[in-house]
Amino acid sequence: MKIIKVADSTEMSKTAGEMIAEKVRANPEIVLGLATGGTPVGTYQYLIEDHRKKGTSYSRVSSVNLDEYIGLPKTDPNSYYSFMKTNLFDHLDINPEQTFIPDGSAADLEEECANYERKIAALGGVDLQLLGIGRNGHIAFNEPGTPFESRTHVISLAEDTIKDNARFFSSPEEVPTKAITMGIATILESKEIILLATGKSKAEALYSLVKGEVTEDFPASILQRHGNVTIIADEDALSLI
Ligand SMILES: N[C@@H]1[C@@H](O)[C@H](O)[C@@H](COP(=O)(O)O)O[C@@H]1O
Repeated sequence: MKIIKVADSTEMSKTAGEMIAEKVRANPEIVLGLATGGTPVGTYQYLIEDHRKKGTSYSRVSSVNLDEYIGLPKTDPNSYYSFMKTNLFDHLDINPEQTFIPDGSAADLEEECANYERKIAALGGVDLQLLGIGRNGHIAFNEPGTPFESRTHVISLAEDTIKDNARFFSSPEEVPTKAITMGIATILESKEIILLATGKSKAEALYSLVKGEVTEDFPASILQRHGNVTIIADEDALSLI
């Protein structure tokens, strides 16, 4: 794993944004795997600014998102569908029909999971996957205990995750308890992965990710077995390494 240590979240966003924009310019038909959460927001702002100033085009880019809450309509501001529109898609020239997010309102969720896998395969797989990390080691919404061979599936969110994500909602009771998430095997098939983290609250998670045992109890540890992972994190997040 390659580790890029930066001073703070501004520098992280610029470093990651530059890397992604460069890859989009080099391969205008790239398939991007995108993440939500607080961490990638600055990177998305960088991509928007770069699109405006340098004209990097997303007109032939496709994207697949990692996950979506179950039980929130798409129009809910906390759905990941709304998050992606507000924080990225509405500000780029990307074709909305080429942006894919699991449908957490699908009548048949199992079918939706299978469809999502088929979509990713039809796109030829993910070229570059952006990831954050949960304090408990989750990647996407793959909570501790999720099998490494899992593919897109429905998951019950861990208590810790509900608590951590409650800051985006008016109360913890409003946080959905279930989600659709790409599986760990799905994520590991991405050709390249960039993982972002900032702040002391992620320091233990980064330690386990880089130095810990590879175990399903800490899903992100499997990234040690992927051949092309770059971690971009600030000094606080890397303070235990
Ligand atoms: N499902 C998302 C993850 O994809 C994200 O990486 C993680 C960290 O979020 P944050 O960046 O807000 O710390 O939690 C969320 O629950």
